[in-house]
Order: sequence, then structure tokens, then C-alpha cells
Amino acid sequence: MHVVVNAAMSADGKLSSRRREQLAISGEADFERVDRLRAESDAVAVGVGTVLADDPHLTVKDDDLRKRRRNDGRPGNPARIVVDSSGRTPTDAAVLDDAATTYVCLSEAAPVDRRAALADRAELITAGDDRVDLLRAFATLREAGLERIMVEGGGELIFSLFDAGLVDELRVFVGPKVIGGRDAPTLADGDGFVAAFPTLELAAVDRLDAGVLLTWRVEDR
Ligand SMILES: NC(=O)C1=CN([C@@H]2O[C@H](COP(=O)(O)OP(=O)(O)OC[C@H]3O[C@@H](n4cnc5c(N)ncnc54)[C@H](O)[C@@H]3O)[C@@H](O)[C@H]2O)C=CC1
Ligand SMILES: Nc1nc(O)c(N)c(N[C@@H]2O[C@H](COP(=O)(O)O)[C@@H](O)[C@H]2O)n1
Repeated sequence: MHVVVNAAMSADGKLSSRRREQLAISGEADFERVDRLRAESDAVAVGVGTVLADDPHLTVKDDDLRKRRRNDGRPGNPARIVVDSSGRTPTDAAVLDDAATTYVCLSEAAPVDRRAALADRAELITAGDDRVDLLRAFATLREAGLERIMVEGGGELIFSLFDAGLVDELRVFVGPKVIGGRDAPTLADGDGFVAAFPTLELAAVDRLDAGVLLTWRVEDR
């Protein structure tokens, strides 16, 4: 399995403002790059915090890219993955529509009524007691044939994936905005590391739109 984390952050490292509303940090060229990366992926993953804040669709927007996938014998859109310990994904969330298969990763703590509501619209994977055990959930996703995973955020999920040693590559568009705010989400939130920090090898620096795209490979810990 190969896991690429892709996100857009402001020059001061924020994914959004303290209101946690979706904010366009990327420009047109970066959104097109993101679309191509989605098209190359078997699945696109987000945390439930992103579903609740942004209601993303996580589909490939460009018709030609979808057509190319179908010509290669793949579904037009990659699968979608929501990491959601207690099953808070709303049943009318855009990620649960019929544009692609959706996997919702739950913990044992997810109530039965939420499981029943989501089971009609998604494949459910249960791993972990109170929180999704990402190592186990991703192993199950791999068994389901998902090899190339793109993770779009948010900061809580990204931190946990680094903590679990699951990230192979980090692609960050740094956009021309200062957002600020101690409560605004950053690229990696969670508890933060105090030792054994994941280290990165810089693979590429590209000017894009009015910002820069940084591509990092994650070194083994
Ligand atoms: N600029 C960008 O590229 C992006 C920005 N965002 C922004 O990020 C914000 C949402 O991010 P967050 O609040 O950090 O939420 P998140 O999307 O990272 O979801 C976190 C939630 O996932 C669930 N979860 C279950 N198991 C977990 C585990 N093992 N580790 C971590 N989480 C687990 C928990 O309920 C947790 O609260 C929004 O403001 C959104 O707009 C989100 C995606 C991309
Ligand atoms: N790459 C990127 N740049 C930005 O500036 C952003 N605000 C985001 N946000 C994420 O994009 C996803 C939206 O997906 P759909 O267009 O609805 O398919 C979602 O994950 C946002 O949080 N990304």
C-alpha cells in the first residue's frame, strides 16, 4: 500500500480558519493537480471532521480523467474512505452518494443505530475500541484491493497517520494567505510529537499558482 497525504495550507501552516469552514487556499492549477492525483488513486480518505466541516464529494471532477479510468477497467471515481470512530457521518453527506463506493471506518464504540443508518450507503469496517485503529483499518482496506490511497485531511487524521507510520509521501501546497488563530486546524494536529519526530526527505519544490508545491518522502522511523 502507498499512502500520499495531500493538503493545502496557508503560509502560516493552517488548513482552514478557526471557523473550520472550507477555504480555497489552492488556485486553479493546484485544484487540477489534486484532481489528477485523485484519478491516479484507488481511494481518497478524509476524517469525519472534514466531512462535517466541508461535506466534500471526493470525486474526480474532470470528465476525461474519469473516462480514462473506465477505459483502464477501473471505476470512474476512486473509492472514498471516511475515518469516523462513532459513526457521525450524516446519511445525506455527499461522500455517501452513489458516485463511488464508500468505506466508513468505525470503532467498536459506534452505536448500533448509526451503524444501521450507514450500512445502507457504505461498506463498514470496524477497528479499534474507542477510536479507529488505523493500522488495522488500512490493512482491511488493502485486503479489499485498495493499494494507492490519497488522504486529503484534516489535521487530526493526518497526525494520526504519521503517528501510525502509515504515510509514504506528503504533498503540500503552500498558498499565499496568512490565516492565523491558535484554534485553526494545522497540517498535523492531534497530540503532536515530542520525540521520534517523523522526518522527511524533500523530493521536489515547484512554483504553482501563487504559491509553492512541496513534495516530501517520509523516511522510516
Ligand atoms: N486545506 C486543506 O487541504 C484541507 C482542509 N481541511 C480542513 O480541516 C478541518 C477538519 O479537520 P479536523 O477537524 O482535524 O478533522 P479530521 O478530518 O482530521 O477528522 C478527525 C476526526 O476523525 C475521527 N477519527 C477516528 N479515528 C481517528 C484517528 N485514529 N485519528 C484521528 N482522527 C480519528 C475523530 O472523530 C476525529 O475527530 C476543516 O476545517 C477542513 O476545512 C480538511 C481537508 C483538507
Ligand atoms: N487541495 C485543497 N486545496 C484547498 O484549498 C482546499 N480547501 C482543499 N480542501 C479539501 O478539498 C476537498 C473538497 O472535495 P470536493 O471538491 O468536494 O470533491 C475536501 O477534502 C476539502 O477539505 N483541498
